[in-house]
Amino acid sequence: MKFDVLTLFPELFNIVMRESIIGRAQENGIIKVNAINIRDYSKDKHKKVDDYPFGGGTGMVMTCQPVIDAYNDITKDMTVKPKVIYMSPQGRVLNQKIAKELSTEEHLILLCGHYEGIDERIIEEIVDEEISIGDYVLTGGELPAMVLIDCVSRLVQGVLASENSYSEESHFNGLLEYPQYTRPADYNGKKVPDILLSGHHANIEKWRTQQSIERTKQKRPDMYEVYERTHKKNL
Ligand SMILES: Nc1nonc1C(=O)NCC1CCCCC1
Repeated sequence: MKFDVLTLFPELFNIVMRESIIGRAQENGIIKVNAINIRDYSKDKHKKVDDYPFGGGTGMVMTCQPVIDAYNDITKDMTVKPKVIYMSPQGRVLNQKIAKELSTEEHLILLCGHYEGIDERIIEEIVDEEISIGDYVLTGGELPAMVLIDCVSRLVQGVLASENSYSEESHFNGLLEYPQYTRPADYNGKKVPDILLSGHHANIEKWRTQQSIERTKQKRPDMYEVYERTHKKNL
């Protein structure tokens, strides 16, 4: 899976996305993150990429030309144009279901805004979808783009050690994850639940499911309500 990221800060991606699981997935050729510097496409003699907003107001707006030219350049030889996602507080809020949907795409282009935003005509011209990582405003779209790349990439086959790594975890099955423990079995007098030391896998699985249901009910009643509706016969 390939991500082309249109950004004013490509170095952020070159540093963060070469570490840990995503970095290893890039080395293995499963994922490719290609950060493109929008400023390289500016035709302004001072390489400007922003200008004052028409109608007044504080802050600056990213101009059309560099972004559209960057998009046209990276897609010029593509017969099928990849989906373009603009990271924006106005988009639908990213969740595990959307991440799963996006993980089936071969190629995505992510557009990172900055300053007060981007010229609306960029959205009209090249953006297929706006996605938000939450209802708050950041200084730029780079961190949201990295969040999306991370949560989507880990669902791509071969990125995680085993598919079970995510198929049982929080949000994937509509529930929060059960509590996790590792050695030592007794830490400062806090003991690991005996069931987890029993070696009885069927009972362990039952305990874990019950723990997930209970903590979802307690911590995320909104999620629990959906789960209860779809599983009411088993509860
Ligand atoms: N929240 C978010 N989810 O996705 N992106 C977000 C964001 O806050 N982005 C920064 C702003 C900065 C000004 C231009 C438009 C994007």
